[in-house]
Amino acid sequence: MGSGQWKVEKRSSFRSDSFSKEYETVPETGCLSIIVLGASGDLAKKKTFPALYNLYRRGFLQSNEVYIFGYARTKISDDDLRNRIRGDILAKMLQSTLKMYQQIKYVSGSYDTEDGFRLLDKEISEHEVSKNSAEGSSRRLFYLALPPSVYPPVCRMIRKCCMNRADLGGWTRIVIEKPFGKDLESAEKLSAQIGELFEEPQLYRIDHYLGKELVQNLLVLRFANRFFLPLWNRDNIQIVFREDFGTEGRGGYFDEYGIIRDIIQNHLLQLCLVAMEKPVSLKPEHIRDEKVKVLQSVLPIKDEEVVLGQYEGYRDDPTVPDHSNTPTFATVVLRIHNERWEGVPFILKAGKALNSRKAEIRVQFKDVPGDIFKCQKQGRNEFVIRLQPSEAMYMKLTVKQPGLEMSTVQSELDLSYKQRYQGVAIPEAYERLILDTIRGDQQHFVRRDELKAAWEIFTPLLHRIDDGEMKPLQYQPGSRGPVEADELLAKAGYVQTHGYIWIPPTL
Ligand SMILES: NC(=O)C1=CN([C@@H]2O[C@H](COP(=O)(O)OP(=O)(O)OC[C@H]3O[C@@H](n4cnc5c(N)ncnc54)[C@H](OP(=O)(O)O)[C@@H]3O)[C@@H](O)[C@H]2O)C=CC1
Ligand SMILES: O=C1O[C@H](COP(=O)(O)O)[C@@H](O)[C@H](O)[C@H]1O
Repeated sequence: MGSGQWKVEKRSSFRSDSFSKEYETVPETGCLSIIVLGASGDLAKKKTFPALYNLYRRGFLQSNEVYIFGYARTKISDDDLRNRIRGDILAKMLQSTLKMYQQIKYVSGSYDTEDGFRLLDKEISEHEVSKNSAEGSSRRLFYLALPPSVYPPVCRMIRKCCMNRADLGGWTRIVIEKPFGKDLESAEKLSAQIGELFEEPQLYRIDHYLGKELVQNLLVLRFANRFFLPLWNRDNIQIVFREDFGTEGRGGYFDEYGIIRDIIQNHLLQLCLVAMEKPVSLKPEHIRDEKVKVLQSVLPIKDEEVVLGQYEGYRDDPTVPDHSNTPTFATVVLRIHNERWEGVPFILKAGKALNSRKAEIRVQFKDVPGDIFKCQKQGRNEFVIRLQPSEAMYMKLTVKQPGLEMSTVQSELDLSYKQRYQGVAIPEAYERLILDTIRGDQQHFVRRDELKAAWEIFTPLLHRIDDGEMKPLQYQPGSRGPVEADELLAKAGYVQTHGYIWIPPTL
């Protein structure tokens, strides 16, 4: 591929410093086609179309510029697709959204032959012509809401039949959903196949955790606040994902992947934003360089620092094999071999069918040396960043119990978003990430070398599980997971706080 061909992509990297003035002011105009491949599927219905709807409603997609195309094999009409989307999106449709529905077109075709993609290209071109868009100035965003097995043929077809000429400021971008492979080898193979067709600036590997409000806040929090700087190198860090429901009809998919591939290798590892060094600037490449560096510093995982679980009843799902060895729960301790993090355990924990739904980052500090208040029993200082539910950041600390006595109590400095930012609607992760794609900002997307580094960490462990060398322990649905996981946490130095009850702030 000639390097001069992607003029526009180069311009976007200049713009993609998210906080720069240029970014704010360079307009992205011109006809925009958003093509959702796999439009008949679950993700498209649950996430992609609602995100597009919200962007439209908030004015980020202009009716005079945007047209939305659905593509899949299922034979349905434009109206069928509109009704499917409408069913899920809001019964309370506003006048403005009706307009959006007129701008949705469905094309049916297969994923590996040219006919359907030629037809799709014809429809997109007709729309571009109707908008008087000069050839080469239009923008085409292909969103692959599809099983990864069809990414290579679909990318080949797009490359062959649906590319936009980029010589007048237009572009073609591809959004790919996880899972990006099943291990290092398959991920590298997939990357190579797609990499032959598209250059890295055209590829947006989406990990929706990177679109969550508090994940986006991590860099600001860490590098714009002086008082965190000296503290950010201890004492143990837990990154936790819990769901209070099981695989719910996705057992077939899940059993092929398991909790490490489904959640830990991607979503939780993205939170390496917590561990990376300060980037040179906010340019996406500078940030992604630092993420790669920290991932490459992770030492091989030791079997004794892993606890796997499978909830009782998981195998009752008819799509799950009777003797499945797939973990639905895992606690894994990562060790980062660099100056900042030597000796600090990073505990990644994820599980389905647990006692609550929560995702958070928890930094725990060791006991105060020479404590004159004898207050360790009340719990250690902790700084918690809660991604969901109810976004919040809070610091658990020891204070004097109000009153005449000199006694101590554990309390918190609390920044609960609902209370502090009343009336502010926090956008859905997918909305933000689709908008970033349109703007050409790759900061919150996974770069190819980052993906490789992530798979390098987990592949040996995954192969041992796949080969049956490591077995998940059974746990009760609705519990905390296997008790052995709590024992591992304790061994890693985490001290659980007992008796502390967080009281949600009221107005
Ligand atoms: N669903 C979710 O909550 C999430 C999904 N993802 C990822 O997003 C992508 C899409 O997920 P999801 O929508 O759930 O997937 P679906 O299983 O619903 O598949 C999407 C569409 O792809 C087509 N399809 C399904 N199976 C095959 C196949 N074997 N070969 C060719 N085409 C097929 C079907 O369309 P048709 O038959 O009409 O062509 C289907 O409607 C996946 O990569 C998934 O891992 C990521 C995060 C969450
Ligand atoms: O990617 C996935 O994420 C969801 C959890 O997403 P969240 O935004 O609701 O936290 C998880 O349920 C699913 O198994 C996984 O594939």
